[in-house]
Amino acid sequence: MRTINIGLLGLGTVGRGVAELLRDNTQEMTRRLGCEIRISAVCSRSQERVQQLCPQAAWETDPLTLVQRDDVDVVLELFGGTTLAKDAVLKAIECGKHIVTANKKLLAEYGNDIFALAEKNNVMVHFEAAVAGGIPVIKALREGLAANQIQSVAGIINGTSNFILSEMREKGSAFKDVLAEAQRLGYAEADPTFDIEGHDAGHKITIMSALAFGTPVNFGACYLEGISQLDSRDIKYAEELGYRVKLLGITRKTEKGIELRVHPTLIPESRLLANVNGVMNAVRINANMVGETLYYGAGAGALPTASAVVADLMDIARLMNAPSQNRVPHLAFQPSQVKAQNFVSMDNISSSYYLRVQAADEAGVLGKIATLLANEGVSIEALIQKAVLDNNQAEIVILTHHTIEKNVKTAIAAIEAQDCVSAPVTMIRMESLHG
Ligand SMILES: NC(=O)C1=CN([C@@H]2O[C@H](COP(=O)(O)OP(=O)(O)OC[C@H]3O[C@@H](n4cnc5c(N)ncnc54)[C@H](OP(=O)(O)O)[C@@H]3O)[C@@H](O)[C@H]2O)C=CC1
Ligand SMILES: N[C@@H](CCO)C(=O)O
Repeated sequence: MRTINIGLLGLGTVGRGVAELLRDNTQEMTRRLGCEIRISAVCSRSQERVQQLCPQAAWETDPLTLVQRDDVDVVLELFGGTTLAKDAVLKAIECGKHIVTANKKLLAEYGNDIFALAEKNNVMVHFEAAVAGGIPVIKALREGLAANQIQSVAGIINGTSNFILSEMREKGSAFKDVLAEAQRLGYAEADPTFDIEGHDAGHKITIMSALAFGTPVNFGACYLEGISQLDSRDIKYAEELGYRVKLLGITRKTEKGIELRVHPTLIPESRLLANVNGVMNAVRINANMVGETLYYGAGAGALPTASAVVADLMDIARLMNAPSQNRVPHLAFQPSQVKAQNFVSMDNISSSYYLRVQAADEAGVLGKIATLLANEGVSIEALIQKAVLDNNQAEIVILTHHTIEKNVKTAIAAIEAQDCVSAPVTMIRMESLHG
């Protein structure tokens, strides 16, 4: 039976998951594949870990040596980061080795160079695990929905942030305690700032945007806002109004161009995405023929991620000897058809908004705020006055109808300039998830 030899870079959370999966599922996989996948060499700082998890594999300390080994057909990059990982991936491609990676940062920032080099060297780069952990959403975008024009993709695509938001809402836990638990469980990035400040979700939605709309990967065009500044009062008020706050990655094709953004978002509690909790991820894709489809599953963790990684290895094993024109293009569209398109600036996106204003609890204040919003054409859908704070202060929570973001920002600046307003206005975008 044919054997596909894997060179594994990194034996951390995901690397360990892959080793365990291959140990436990080899028989079933071989029945599906008709050939065997085996790890022939591992680059890790710990020889002991290699001996324990991959006893049959050779131990390498230099990734660039590993990728050049004759007994490595496919390089599995699970280092993370963009320094050594990038050098090793580019070197491997130059050596004609196929690549599987879970590294969304690497692809969001250097994907165009990596895919171009891969085309030139006739090798495949697979990256299912880079987006939404164990959910096969890359396969859905590249293959399952290939007959459609994609209109929008919106998803909960950072397990760590969703875990934090869920635990804060359900158990009232403190942000930093839940983050520590996410790190202990192996969900968080090596630098968890990437999770909580929206970068990781930005990397993932950038990759999906390119696949959906046939553009080069353009992380620089992605607006990023994480959950670290979220106030638990807003989570509570949103809930009272029938909404949940989720960190969403959104990309949408509009007449003005492509929207590409990550930010906390109010979602009506009746929508499926609003009920995705813990480390679970979900991606909603709207496409012109099939309509709405939703993909749900574990977004992080050793074994769910290993499931996606090994499925990629199996795909490569099947296609290794296929002529390159029979392979699915890296960015879903033929390389010559990948075209840059205009991205919409945040000032020009259209959304509805949650606003919280802290102001003096006096006659006429509500009217003044409503007038300042109306001056910018911002129409109010709902308005409630919340608990009176100390010093004769009140909190006014406003939901707006759809409007252009720059109008809301201008109105907010005018509101904050009023003497009766005593703190910066909180603004959270809302999504009905209908289009
Ligand atoms: N964790 C998850 O749930 C998911 C992670 N990913 C992605 O998968 C990749 C790996 O993540 P994860 O497994 O969590 O990360 P870890 O930090 O747990 O693992 C990375 C491993 O790479 C090793 N490594 C890094 N540099 C070197 C080097 N120079 N030589 C030898 N070994 C090295 C580290 O070794 P050492 O232990 O000695 O530092 C570590 O064991 C990342 O790109 C991440 O974004 C994707 C989806 C889910
Ligand atoms: N840190 C990432 C891992 C999965 O990509 C997350 O929490 O979603």
